Amino acid sequence: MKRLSKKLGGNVNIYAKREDCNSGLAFGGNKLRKLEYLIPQALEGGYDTLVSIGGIQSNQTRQVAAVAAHLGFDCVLVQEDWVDYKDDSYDKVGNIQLSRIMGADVRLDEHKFDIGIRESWKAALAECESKGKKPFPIPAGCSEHPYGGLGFVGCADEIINQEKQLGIKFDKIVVCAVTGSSMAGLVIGMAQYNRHKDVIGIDASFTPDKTKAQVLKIAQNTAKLIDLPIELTEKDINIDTRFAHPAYGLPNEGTIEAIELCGSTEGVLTDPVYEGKSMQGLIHKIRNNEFEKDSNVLYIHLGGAPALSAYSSAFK
Ligand SMILES: Cc1ncc(COP(=O)(O)O)c(CNC2(C(=O)O)CC2)c1O
Repeated sequence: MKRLSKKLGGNVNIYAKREDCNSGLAFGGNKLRKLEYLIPQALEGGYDTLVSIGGIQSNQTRQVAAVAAHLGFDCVLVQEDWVDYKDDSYDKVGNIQLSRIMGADVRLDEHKFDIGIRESWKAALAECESKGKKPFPIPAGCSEHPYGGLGFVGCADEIINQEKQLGIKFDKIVVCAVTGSSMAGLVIGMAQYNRHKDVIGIDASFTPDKTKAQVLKIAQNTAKLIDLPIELTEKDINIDTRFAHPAYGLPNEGTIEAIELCGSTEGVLTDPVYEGKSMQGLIHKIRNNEFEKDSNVLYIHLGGAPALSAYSSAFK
């Protein structure tokens, strides 16, 4: 990201890994990398309906809807009231509009934000079963699924290969964290090369203790799945909590500035819920000399731009 790097003083070389461009399915995103490890179970197990959950502008549910449409599953999506944002069209545009277009059965629910297992989601699963369907359970962000971290172990392996191709080494890796399996997978993936401490999470949940605990739990489980003999503790999970305010899903001034700065210097779009906050963290850390001079910092872009249209009033 040469122009953004220069705009920020030229002391840090910013690179981007583009999970937002990782698939032709409905604008891509980090969940598709995770679903690659979950969906084989649904196919082999004769399931007929994918059931997932998120907020009204969830990228998770949009990506599950896309996979369901592409593979011929039915799809039930529980969209809870996670964000108190009052754009009139908030529940009509962006991700939820796309999920409806792709044929998902989208159900609005009044429960508020939480990254854990939700009663509303369990009720949707039970209802599918009561109708004789065989629903495949996909929790928020895929993160509480035992295989939720595996996709980003693969992402770490790709990064190592790309370093070799580029002839460089990334000193730090910056990634957004909410339900935690993206960061957890990267931590374990990089731990294979004894580089897990290079991963810096930027919290966008505004419930950082829950997110940090969930990242650690997923990382420990994922290490076991890949037979990596490593004992991680909380201190191995480096999450910066300075940018998630005022709440999950609500941008702050720095978020909007980051989205516009990245957009206007690189033509790369980030969103007010997730990547705008991780980009805000990256920019803040560079401006405050929190990275070594001349270091190479890899920004993991996990997607999210489709939600921008739901936040039109957040921009001038
Ligand atoms: C664009 C984008 N960037 C980062 C994240 C955070 O990833 P993790 O949940 O793996 O920590 C999300 C998640 N989104 C959730 C959703 O419902 O969309 C799971 C919360 C994301 O969509």
